[in-house]
Amino acid sequence: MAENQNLESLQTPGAVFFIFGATGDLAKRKLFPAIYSLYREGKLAEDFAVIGVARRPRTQEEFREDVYNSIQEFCRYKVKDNEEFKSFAQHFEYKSLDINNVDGFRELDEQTKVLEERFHIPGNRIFYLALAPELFGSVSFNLKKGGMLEGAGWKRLVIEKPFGYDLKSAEELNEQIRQVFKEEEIYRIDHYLGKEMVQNIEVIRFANAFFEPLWNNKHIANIQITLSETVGVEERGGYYDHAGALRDMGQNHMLQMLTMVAMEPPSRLLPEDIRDEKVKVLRSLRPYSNAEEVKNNVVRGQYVQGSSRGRDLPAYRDEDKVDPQSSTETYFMARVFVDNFRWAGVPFYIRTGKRLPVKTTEVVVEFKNMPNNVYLGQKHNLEPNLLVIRVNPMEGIYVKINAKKLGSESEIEPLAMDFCQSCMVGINSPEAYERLLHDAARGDSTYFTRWDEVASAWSFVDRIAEAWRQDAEGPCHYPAGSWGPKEADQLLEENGFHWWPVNGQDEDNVVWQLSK
Ligand SMILES: NC(=O)C1=CN([C@@H]2O[C@H](COP(=O)(O)OP(=O)(O)OC[C@H]3O[C@@H](n4cnc5c(N)ncnc54)[C@H](OP(=O)(O)O)[C@@H]3O)[C@@H](O)[C@H]2O)C=CC1
Ligand SMILES: O=C1O[C@H](COP(=O)(O)O)[C@@H](O)[C@H](O)[C@H]1O
Repeated sequence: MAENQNLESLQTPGAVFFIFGATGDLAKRKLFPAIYSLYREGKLAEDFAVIGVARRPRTQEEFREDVYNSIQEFCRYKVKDNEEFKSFAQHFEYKSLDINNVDGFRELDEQTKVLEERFHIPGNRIFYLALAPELFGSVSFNLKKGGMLEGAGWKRLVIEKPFGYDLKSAEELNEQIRQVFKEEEIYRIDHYLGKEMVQNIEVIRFANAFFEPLWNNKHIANIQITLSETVGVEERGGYYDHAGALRDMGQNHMLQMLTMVAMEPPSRLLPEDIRDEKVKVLRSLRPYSNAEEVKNNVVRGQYVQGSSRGRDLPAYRDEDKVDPQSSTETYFMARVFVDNFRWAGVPFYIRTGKRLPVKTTEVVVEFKNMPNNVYLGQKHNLEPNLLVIRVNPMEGIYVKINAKKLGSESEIEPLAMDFCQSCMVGINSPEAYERLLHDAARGDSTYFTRWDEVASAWSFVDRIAEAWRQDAEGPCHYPAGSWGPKEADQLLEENGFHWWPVNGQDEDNVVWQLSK
């Protein structure tokens, strides 16, 4: 716990950040901008250094220019003052190194010591692996062999997803890493956990007297979690065709969001207590016991040619680096049950897909209808109350209630009580990576996934993947730009429900217009 002493303090302790994969896409689009934002907000201690590591040659000047360009293109703060940027950039160095070359790590250690001395950094080191997972094991071993984990200060490993391809490969990967790092030194990124509104789910639930007492199967009819994307696979066809929506989004982001919605209140607001509650949810997921159950509760889809906003969109099979005969799913939807006291009988409908009509992440909590509402219910066919948590790109919460229509004697209409956070802070809301880097540097592992969470999520997902593997039918097809296979709607209809429109979907609906 000594490491976690300054969880509450805003500024990170002095440390060297190593970005392995410093010439890659993630570093450029997310990591350098996140470090700069922390710096601009005064959250980064003066005694910091960043060492970018990758194979291709780069002079220090070229590397600093890469960082500058990445900030100007992707950061929510732009460089306006060149002197200020110069003083920031002097903390950045580059090391050309092949992960498999242990001598390179010894040289890296020497370079690090010089920087630690120059900036008075007390030996704390964070190794961020923005690399293909196949390299995670080698990096860990070579960090140790190269002497980079010795000396004073803490050492932490931050790793990107995907964490394995299934439970077996994830276990192998974990074993390799654990030969070098202890569990509490490993920070497994799930960037959805760094999103403002995902973190807000806990607060909305546990800090409001009118939500928590209702947060159970007595009052909630169903919960819908949507992570829809308008993009296709872009340049990542090679990776995606191997992974698919179930592994790319389902195993991690979707199940993590479900745990945040469904977990019990932790006894203390400490990382381990929160993660204990989350893993209990994952263990309570009702497993699909055979292929038939998977078929009855899970839908997989793949987009075919379609259009959106007047633009023709190609079929998934025609995307770059995708097998023309591919049966990889680009859409995944499941009806999930959490078999515990609180949630018995409440369906959670979770869905994600590429090339859907809008980009949005939302949680919709549909409450049960008022019991015995003889007078109002019979006369008016009341709509259920909804609580909508908007995660991305709009951030905010929205409650739908029934109220008397203004000026009318007996008419009732649904009204929206809308808090639009992003309307207030606009684009200045901190990025997920910014928050997670800040947390990792302060030793706060709350919003990182612990190994038992990862393993439980894979156990659940593996059964689906296995059933699909044996199913010759393949995914249902849906036109790019549509809401996915109609089979997904049927799963809700079987229970007397329907998907509620997500933000941006139903422009004509009065309730949703109120929230614009
Ligand atoms: N990009 C994104 O938005 C997201 C990425 N991720 C994950 O993050 C990781 C990185 O992704 P991304 O940045 O897109 O990948 P890229 O392919 O863009 O970058 C990979 C990086 O790894 C370096 N590299 C590859 N092999 C070696 C080696 N043997 N030794 C040293 N460096 C090496 C490359 O540099 P060089 O060629 O110069 O050696 C490059 O800097 C992956 O695990 C990905 O799944 C997760 C979520 C989102
Ligand atoms: O991890 C991933 O997430 C992105 C979506 O992230 P978001 O923050 O833009 O919602 C997804 O496009 C990608 O396929 C996946 O690997």
